[in-house]
Amino acid sequence: MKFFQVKTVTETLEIIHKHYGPVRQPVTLPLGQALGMVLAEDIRSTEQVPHFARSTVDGYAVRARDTYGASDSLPAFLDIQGKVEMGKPASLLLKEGQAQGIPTGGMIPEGADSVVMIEHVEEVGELLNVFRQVAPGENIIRAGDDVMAGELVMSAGQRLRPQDLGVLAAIGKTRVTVYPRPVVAILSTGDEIVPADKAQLAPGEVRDINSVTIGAAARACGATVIDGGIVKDDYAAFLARARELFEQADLVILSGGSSVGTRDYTEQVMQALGEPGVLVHGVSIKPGKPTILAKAGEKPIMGLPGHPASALIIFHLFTAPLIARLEGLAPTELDRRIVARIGRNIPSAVGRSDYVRVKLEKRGEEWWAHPVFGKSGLISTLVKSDGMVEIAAQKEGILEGEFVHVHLFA
Ligand SMILES: Nc1nc2c(c(=O)[nH]1)N[C@H]1C(S)=C(S)[C@@H](COP(=O)(O)OP(=O)(O)OC[C@H]3O[C@@H](n4cnc5c(N)ncnc54)[C@H](O)[C@@H]3O)O[C@H]1N2
Ligand code: MOO
Repeated sequence: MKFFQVKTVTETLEIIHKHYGPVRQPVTLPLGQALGMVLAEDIRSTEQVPHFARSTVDGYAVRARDTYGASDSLPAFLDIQGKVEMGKPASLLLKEGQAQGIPTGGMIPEGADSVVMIEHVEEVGELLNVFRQVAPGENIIRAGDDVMAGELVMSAGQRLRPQDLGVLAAIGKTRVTVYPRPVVAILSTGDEIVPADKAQLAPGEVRDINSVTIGAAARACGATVIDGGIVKDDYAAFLARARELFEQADLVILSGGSSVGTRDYTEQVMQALGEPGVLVHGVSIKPGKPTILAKAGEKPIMGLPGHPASALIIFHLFTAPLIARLEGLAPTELDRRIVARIGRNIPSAVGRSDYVRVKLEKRGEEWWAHPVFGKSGLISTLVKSDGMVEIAAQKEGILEGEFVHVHLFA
């Protein structure tokens, strides 16, 4: 059965990084609308930040040399030459033996190379007694200390965080070119699946969990979501609905029917949407083996296993990085991980990556990860979990107390 030509987790992630990328043209937006989006341009500063040397304290701008040896018992004596005003250029040329009052953020007058704090001086009329020596550069931010003129501030493929917007504001770059947020459509399949709002279930019916969990997870990744509803296990109806969604969305996710049963049409539908078709069918992983990845033109299509916990685990492992690629994120380390110690022995089969749901507990300075066992058809196992731990394919299991990486759920 071709289903068993499975890929490893690493191979699957490599395929995601290599074969998928943004499918829509970048747009230019004001900074205020760009948080969380991914840059489509490299940004170089044309200016230096700050563009003038400024004081980091309230005090007196001085020449460091004039303060050398100053102490409580033997102060240095300097002539006070007025005060620098905030937001105004410092017009004075500070000469040997002089000091000028300066507020935090004030411009350092020419000739000065340091600032002595107000706590370390005493004003006596026009005379300043300095009780501490300062070193050149002390209590000063020099022009260009934050950003140099010509510096590459950010690169295409980086996601914009609040601090990134801040540096762009500082260099006067108030509009940025970013990739639009992807549109993700979700279609649930299965004769037994009914909308979640159906009050009375007939025997054999199952409320649709996956369009809710996967829709929410995609939204949490920043995508706009189209709820494609439910289709029956009927090839023609399934293909027609998948085509409609394919036209509207940047990524179509099909839930269920990904295994190898006679009514499992998902792979056929994905193949029929266009070339090059299916890239991966089956990953050596538990849960989630019947995962399918395809591409029609440049657009991705993904088949998630029907079991709700499997679907969501596969979403975190593969769909979230795929959405990140659609958003333009550079293929680097994409997931959020913390280190923890495992709470008990867990066996595992060699040759298959196992993903164990875990609940985290803080013991002193350490995180401990306690396995949450249960079949992948049980959504409640994920409700009780904070994340998942990978048992690498080459391992026979993990021993209590062993250090592991926990992939946190968003
Ligand atoms: N002979 C084999 N059978 C199965 C294998 C296998 O390797 N050989 N793999 C099993 C694994 S692992 C999984 S996971 C499932 C995946 O199957 P499908 O993707 O084809 O999913 P379905 O058969 O359509 O559904 C499985 C299960 O999940 C329920 N389901 C489906 N969609 C939803 C939804 N939207 N909301 C809630 N629940 C849903 C469905 O009712 C079934 O109970 O295949 C195994 N079989
Ligand atoms: O993927 Mo199945 O996901 O092991 O239940």
